[in-house]
Amino acid sequence: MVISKICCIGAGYVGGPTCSVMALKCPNICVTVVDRSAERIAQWNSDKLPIYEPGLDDVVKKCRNVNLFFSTDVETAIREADLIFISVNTPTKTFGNGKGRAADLKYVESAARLIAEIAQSNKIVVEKSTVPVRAAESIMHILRANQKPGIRYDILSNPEFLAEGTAVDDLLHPDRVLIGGEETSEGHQALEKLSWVYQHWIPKENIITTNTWSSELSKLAANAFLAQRISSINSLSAVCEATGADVSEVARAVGLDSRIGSKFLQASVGFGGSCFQKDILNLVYICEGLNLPQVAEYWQQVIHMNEYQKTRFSQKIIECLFNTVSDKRISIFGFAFKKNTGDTRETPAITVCKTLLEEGAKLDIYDPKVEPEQIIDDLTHPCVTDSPEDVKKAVQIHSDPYSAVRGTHAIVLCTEWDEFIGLDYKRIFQSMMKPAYIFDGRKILDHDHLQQIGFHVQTIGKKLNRSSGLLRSWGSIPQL
Ligand SMILES: NC(=O)C1=CN([C@@H]2O[C@H](COP(=O)(O)OP(=O)(O)OC[C@H]3O[C@@H](n4cnc5c(N)ncnc54)[C@H](O)[C@@H]3O)[C@@H](O)[C@H]2O)C=CC1
Ligand SMILES: O=C(O)[C@H]1O[C@H](OP(=O)(O)OP(=O)(O)OC[C@H]2O[C@@H](n3ccc(=O)[nH]c3=O)[C@H](O)[C@@H]2O)[C@H](O)[C@@H](O)[C@@H]1O
Repeated sequence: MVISKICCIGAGYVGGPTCSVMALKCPNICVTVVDRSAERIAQWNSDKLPIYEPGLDDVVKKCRNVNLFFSTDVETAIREADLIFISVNTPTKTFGNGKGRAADLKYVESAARLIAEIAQSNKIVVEKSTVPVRAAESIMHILRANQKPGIRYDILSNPEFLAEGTAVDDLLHPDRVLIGGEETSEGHQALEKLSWVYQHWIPKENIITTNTWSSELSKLAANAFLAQRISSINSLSAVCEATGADVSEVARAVGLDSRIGSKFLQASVGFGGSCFQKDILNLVYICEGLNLPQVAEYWQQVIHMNEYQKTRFSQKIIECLFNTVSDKRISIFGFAFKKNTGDTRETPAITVCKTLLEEGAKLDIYDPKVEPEQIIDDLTHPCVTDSPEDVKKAVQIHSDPYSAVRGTHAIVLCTEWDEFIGLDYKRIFQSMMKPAYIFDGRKILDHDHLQQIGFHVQTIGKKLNRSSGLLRSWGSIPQL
């Protein structure tokens, strides 16, 4: 086959790991990942990669400067490549038409324009970023309107399904690879070439092909379905707390139905991450544009439920702490949006911290992988506070969980890091104010053990017996 050089525009959470694994598995292909951020590229070329992802260091070390390159020289990489991945960010628009809902495609467009300007030979351009349905059409317009004589562009959609924290494994063993292309013989040939790249390590039957629009929509649909499951179980967690049912038992009983399946039924403080909310909002926006308000409303509810869950959990903390957290020290365990990543985009911890800060609490935050500057950046963002200096005074970041709990009234567990399970909670209990509370927003701790030590424990989707009698019970419903 003819693909010998690949360029990836965008060295982020997707571009970096995807191309690293591709380089590992395709030693005959030279893969160059480019980014306009010189800082990010310098990190990819250093010993401390810009993202924490289990197993990624080893893959990068094996291939970097062999057949994997990280560079800011976008032009050369585009010029030399046979195939170009566009893997830039597609955030929710923060202004103008579609503000707060539509995907902002300005980075995709600028990448397409750059390709159009620089390319001197045929290119297969692959949409790796998550985009609205028919975005490939816009890329095609830009490329073809600027086409130099004798140059041919083929556009493919190849959405990425990796999850952070398991990216390397997901890339090595994906459930499927999806490639969408034009239904023409040239489109088919381009599709076969990309398929050939993946076939270096993925069985052909796991590489599925569709038309371009189905591929684009499937990515939004997959994220919407996954998020919907979380919102569904989270909605039931409220019913459990009010009735005495246990959401873990319900999830198990429901998930054992092979038609339903057991994955993604872990009730939590709410889902976070850069994509679920963004992609559902995008889907909602598309539906509204297509004059399908009922469909839009249906998916919007998944987001509403997630907001409800985050708020519910935050309010529960305040109610249990005698309805006031003013000047109380509260420890936050975990700030990342899930374990095994240092990513904080849309993390539910931000909502929890915001609510507690607004109520006058002092926060002691510990996360094993999130950089302290990132936490301060997130909590001083204009969406969180209009007085960043006050936030800086109220927040202390710790590099060790035991120092984060000294003299605090409560621990709020926001991320399911494994290390939180094995901590010495007797020691922790001794160093805390009494009564000592734990709010387990991830349902990972041994609640019986904690209660035996003397903690007051609250969690999601289960009413625990020994919560303070003084308190209004959270989520209580009228007696039946
Ligand atoms: N983060 C994730 O786990 C997943 C993300 N996605 C999708 O993949 C896309 C990328 O996401 P992330 O990697 O998380 O974003 P990111 O923000 O980590 O990385 C994007 C990178 O693109 C660079 N960039 C933007 N415009 C550029 C240009 N014109 N030239 C050169 N570099 C440019 C930025 O500097 C940034 O480093 C998004 O559409 C996202 O929805 C899909 C699956 C998983
Ligand atoms: O498009 C994307 O960006 C990616 O979004 C998700 O991946 P990611 O957000 O990295 O992580 P998930 O494991 O899906 O978790 C998302 C959030 O849901 C939460 N979650 C997950 C599962 C669950 O049962 N309960 C639950 O609360 C997690 O803690 C986390 O906050 C999808 O799983 C990926 O397939 C997709 O490629």
